[in-house]
Amino acid sequence: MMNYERGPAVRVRGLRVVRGGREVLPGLDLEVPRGSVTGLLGPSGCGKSTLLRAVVGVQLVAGGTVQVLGRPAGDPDLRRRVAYVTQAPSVYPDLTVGENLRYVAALLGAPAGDVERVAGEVGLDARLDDRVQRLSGGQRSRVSLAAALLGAPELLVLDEPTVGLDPVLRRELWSLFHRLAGQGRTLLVSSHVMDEAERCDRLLLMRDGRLLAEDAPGALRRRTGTATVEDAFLALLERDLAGAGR
Ligand SMILES: Nc1ncnc2c1ncn2[C@@H]1O[C@H](COP(=O)(O)OP(=O)(O)OP(=O)(O)O)[C@@H](O)[C@H]1O
Repeated sequence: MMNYERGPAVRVRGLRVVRGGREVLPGLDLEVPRGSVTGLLGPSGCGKSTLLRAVVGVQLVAGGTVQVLGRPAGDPDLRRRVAYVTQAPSVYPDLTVGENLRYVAALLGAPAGDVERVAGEVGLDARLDDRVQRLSGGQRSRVSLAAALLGAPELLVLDEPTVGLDPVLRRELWSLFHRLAGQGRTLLVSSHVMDEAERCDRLLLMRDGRLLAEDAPGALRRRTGTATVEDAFLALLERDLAGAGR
């Protein structure tokens, strides 16, 4: 197992994905370092979810390679090491929060006590006996996130995990992401929200299936002479459009 520990958590080379007859990712290269929070940002439809799906091994790819924790994406060895939370809450509405989490824990062979731990981490410890159908949208998405934390995966792939959450909860979740990264775990988090980008260790900025930048927020701001990541992103978009002669 030793050699699995070296290198980035995710290495993408020449990734090509075609969806609905359209080249959604024409040839992407990127890396996600271990033990960090990497934000994936870009306009709606630019290919963020498609990239995340390729990382967890559920996307049909037309070319290139995706290595995850030293293994090919989707490798059975990664089943317990990688967790994925999609935009749609993936929990049973007619079960309680506790029943949902115990069910996933049993599937993963997660240790006893893990259910209470993850419920506490997402601030749902008081709701363990509530049926999911009685929860708000934000609470439901936190149940999905709690399920992803079961068994302590090394890589968490989160597709817009803070949609529908109020600012206090969003801040709490970002603190949780950084605590997890501090434990050596890797988080790859997509977002639409630019103030969340400021909280990432590193950013992948995408446009039309291509990477515009791969850098720390501070470095991006300095490089573009802007005060916020949002302005940096807009500056990079303008340069890209000018460069493309459009
Ligand atoms: N099931 C599908 N079949 C065909 N094309 C698809 C399918 N899902 C997505 N696409 C197309 O692939 C492109 C990238 O979609 P993707 O969902 O990866 O974007 P995104 O950046 O995650 O968008 P958003 O931020 O709105 O979730 C879009 O042009 C979309 O229309």
